[in-house]
Amino acid sequence: MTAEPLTPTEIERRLGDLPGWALEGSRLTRTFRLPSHFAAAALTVHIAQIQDELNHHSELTLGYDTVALAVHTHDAGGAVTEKDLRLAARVAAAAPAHGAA
Ligand SMILES: C[C@H](O)[C@H](O)[C@H]1CNC2=NC(N)=NC(=O)C2=N1
Repeated sequence: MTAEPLTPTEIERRLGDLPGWALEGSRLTRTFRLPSHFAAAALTVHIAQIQDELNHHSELTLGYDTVALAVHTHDAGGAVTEKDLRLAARVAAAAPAHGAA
């Protein structure tokens, strides 16, 4: 799949379908809050599984009861591409089952 940089306007439009996600610099970011540290750790493992499946990987940070992601596409010079939005959508769909808000 080609990874074309998306324009900031297009990214902001698409973020309308991804509540809580933001464009910070040239990365899509999101921080989830979880009911416990163990729930947060479980979410990171679930995200790792999704990332391997998509062959697209965020910077993924486990806190005490938080999980933070920042993602961009190295193959597109560090821009945000369709691959990042696809990963964000998969993570957004998986997170609620872990109690994420
Ligand atoms: C060879 C392989 O496709 C790559 O290195 C993948 C793996 N995961 C990746 N993850 C992210 N975030 N950006 C990439 O460009 C990328 N490239």
